[in-house]
Amino acid sequence: MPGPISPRHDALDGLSQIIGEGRMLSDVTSDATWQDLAPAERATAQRLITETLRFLGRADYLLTPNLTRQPPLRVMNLLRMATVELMTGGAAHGVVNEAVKLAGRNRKTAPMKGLVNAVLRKITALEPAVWDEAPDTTLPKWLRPRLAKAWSKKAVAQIERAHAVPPPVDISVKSDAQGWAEKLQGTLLPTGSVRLGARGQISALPGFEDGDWWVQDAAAAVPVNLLGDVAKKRVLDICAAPGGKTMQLAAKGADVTALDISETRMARLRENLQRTHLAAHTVVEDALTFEDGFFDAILLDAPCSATGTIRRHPDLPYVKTQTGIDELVALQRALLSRTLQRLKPSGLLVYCTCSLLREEGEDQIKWLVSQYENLEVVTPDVPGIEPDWISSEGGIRLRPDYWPELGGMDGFYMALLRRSGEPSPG
Ligand SMILES: C[S@@+](CC[C@H](N)C(=O)[O-])C[C@H]1O[C@@H](n2cnc3c(N)ncnc32)[C@H](O)[C@@H]1O
Repeated sequence: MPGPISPRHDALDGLSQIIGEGRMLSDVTSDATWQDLAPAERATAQRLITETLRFLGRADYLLTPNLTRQPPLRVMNLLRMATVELMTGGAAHGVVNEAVKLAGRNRKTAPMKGLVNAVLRKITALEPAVWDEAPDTTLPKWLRPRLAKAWSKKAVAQIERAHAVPPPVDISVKSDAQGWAEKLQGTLLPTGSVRLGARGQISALPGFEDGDWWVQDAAAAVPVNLLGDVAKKRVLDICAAPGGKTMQLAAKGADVTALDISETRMARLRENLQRTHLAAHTVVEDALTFEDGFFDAILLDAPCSATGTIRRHPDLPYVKTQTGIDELVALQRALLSRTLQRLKPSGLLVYCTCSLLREEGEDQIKWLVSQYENLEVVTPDVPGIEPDWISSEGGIRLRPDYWPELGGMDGFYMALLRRSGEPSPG
C-alpha cells in the first residue's frame, strides 16, 4: 500500500510546475487540486515550495558533488526539497524515508529510489556550517549580469544573501505608528512603517478586523510619502490595485481616484477600502485611454518586472524571463506620457516601480525629463531615507540588501517630479 499522500507530494508537483513550466506559485495554488486540500496541508505544501525555491542555490551547491549527472527534473526537485528540509532542521530519518517513498510513487521516478536514498544519506552527514556558508544564487541567469553591471558584483551577492532571509511582515497604519508598534510588539521603522515581531495569523492580530492597518512592505510605503501633505488634494492613483498606496493616500485625507485596468484586482482594492473604512473613487479602465479631469498630484506605480520582490516571491526567477522587459519599458513610457496630460500646472507626479532594473527606474526618469520641458525632478525630503539611496537624477533607489540589521526591504525605485506650466515634448 502506498499510504496517504503527504503535503510533500503536492509540494513536489508544485515545484515541477514552477521550475519546469514557469507557472507562478499563486497560479499553482489556485488550481482545484490545491483548493481541495485541508488548510494545514495546503500551508505546509506552500511553505515547502517557498523554502525550497528560496534555498535552491544552496541545495544545488550541496547536491552537485554527489551526483554524477543531473537526474530528471522531478527527482532533482525531490532531492532539493529534502536537502532544504534536512539542512533547516528536518528530522533526518523522517525526511529521507518520505523522499524515498515519494520517489516510489511515480513510475518514472521509482527506478531512482536507490539514488535518492544514497544521495540524501550523504547530505545528512554534512556539518550545519556547510549550509550556512553555501553561496546563495537566487537570481536568474539573465538578471545577475544586468544587476552586477548596474549595482556591482558585491551588491548582487548582498542582494542574493538578502533574498535567502524570509521577509518580515510590515504594516502601514492609519495613525499612531509608535502606539501600534508597541501593541503588536513590532518595531517602528525609520520610514514610518511598523515591522511586526511575532509571527502568527495576520488577520487575527488586533486592529486588522477594525481596519486600523494593512500589510505593505516598508519600501512600497515610501512613494506616497514623497507627495507630502495631500489632505484635500485631488490625487490620481494610477495602477492602483490592490490598493496599498490608495489606502495611504485616503488615510492622509486626499480626494483619491484609484484607477486600474483589472476588474478582479479592483475588487480586492474595494474590499481593502471597506475593511479600513477609507474612501476613494474607483475606475476600471486602461490608463492609456483615461482622460477624465486634472489632478493636483498623480502617483504612477507602473507594471514592471517585479524583480525587487524576489525575496517575497522566490518563484519569480523561474517565471519571469528577460523577454517582455522591453515591452514593459515601452508601456511605462507610454503611461508616463499619458499621465502628464492629467496633471495640473505645478502638480506633483510620483513614478515608482518594484524593480531592481535601472531601465524601469532611473533611466525612465532621465528619459522623461529629456522629453518634456517644464518638468523638474524634486529632491525627496522624507524621513528614513539615507543620503546614498538618492540617485544621480534625483530619485530614490531602494534595494533588498539595505537595512540588513532590521531585516531588509523590497527593491523599489521612485522619483518625485513637479510640473511648471504645460509640459511640451522637448
Ligand atoms: C504594481 S501593481 C500596483 C500595486 C498598487 N499600486 C498598490 O500599491 O497596491 C501594477 C498594477 O497595474 C495595473 N495595470 C497594468 N497595466 C495597466 C494599464 N494600462 N492601465 C491601468 N492599470 C494597469 C495592474 O492591473 C496592476 O494592478
